[in-house]
Amino acid sequence: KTRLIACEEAWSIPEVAEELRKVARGPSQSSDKLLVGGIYDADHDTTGYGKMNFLEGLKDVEGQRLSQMDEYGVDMHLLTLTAPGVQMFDADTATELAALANDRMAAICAKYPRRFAGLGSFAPHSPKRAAKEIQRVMTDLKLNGMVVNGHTNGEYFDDPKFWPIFEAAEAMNATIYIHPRGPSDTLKGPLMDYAMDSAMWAYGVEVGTNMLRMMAGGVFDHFPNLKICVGHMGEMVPFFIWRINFMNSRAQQVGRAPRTKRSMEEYFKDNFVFTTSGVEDPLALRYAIDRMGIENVIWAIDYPYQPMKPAVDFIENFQCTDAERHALTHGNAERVFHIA
Ligand SMILES: COc1cc(C(=O)O)cc(C(=O)O)c1
Ligand SMILES: [Mn+2]
Repeated sequence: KTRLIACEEAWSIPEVAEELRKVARGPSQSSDKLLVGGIYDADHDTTGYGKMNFLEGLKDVEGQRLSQMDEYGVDMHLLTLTAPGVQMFDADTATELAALANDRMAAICAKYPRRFAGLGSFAPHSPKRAAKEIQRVMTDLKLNGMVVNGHTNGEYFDDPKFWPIFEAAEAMNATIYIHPRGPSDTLKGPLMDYAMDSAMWAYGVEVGTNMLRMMAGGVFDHFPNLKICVGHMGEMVPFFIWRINFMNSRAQQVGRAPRTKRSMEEYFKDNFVFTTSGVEDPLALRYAIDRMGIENVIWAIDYPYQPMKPAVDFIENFQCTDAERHALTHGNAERVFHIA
């Protein structure tokens, strides 16, 4: 039996859940308020999220989660503080709660070193303190990388204000997982109907937009060794990479886009890896492997938002070589997230 390491596994703590409940009842106009209200303020739920009972699954580690992992043969969950993380809170509250969540996560990983690894959180709206937390997470807490959820207050990672974060992550050899959250105020417009505001569509648009801004904005010229992980089969980018590359190159030639040292395709191949979370489609996975390279593709469940068993069946039934299976199910994760 091959080792199964699932790499986008959501988790939360009561203090963050309580703070999100306050956001749900507060004045925020963020698109995330729908989901946050549904999950953390279920008695005012208009989304159905309350009925899906995600909050219990998020806070649980040693109960249902671990017993299902045992039942379905999942060796390890790489835990992430679930979206939108601490990014809807003011910078001070966000900095404090990220550190608290990181300490709690480290305790879980210390108690179950063969079953749980974890990605630390930080407050992007306090970049210098975020850089310090990245150092603490990677040296003192010995976690496996960092996670952040898309935009913060509508600002994207091509903005140099965030670059102390990338400097610290690159120096600490910490991969940053860019997880989705609802679209920023300027992006959300027509995305707010038909339940398109989150996992169905806007999440992919939100992360994809951030990724392209980073690549086209030259982030990886400044931080050539920075490694970014995204979920959901690469947030549509692998399927559009030819057109993205062609049109950005043309724009650079006519002076419409800034010149970059490498092409969009090279940045995506060299500086990104992506997981299969929430896309249990064998054709899409085969294309992604063949197009982007097997060393860049990592299996994930997206628990508790995706049920565990179908995600395990998906990867166990996927037609691939032994070498591909080794890479997909644990080899790539061990390399990218420093898992022993
Ligand atoms: C933070 O809340 C989430 C909700 C869902 C959903 O299935 O509705 C999916 C994800 C996800 O794809 O990570 C996250
Ligand atoms: Mn997820």
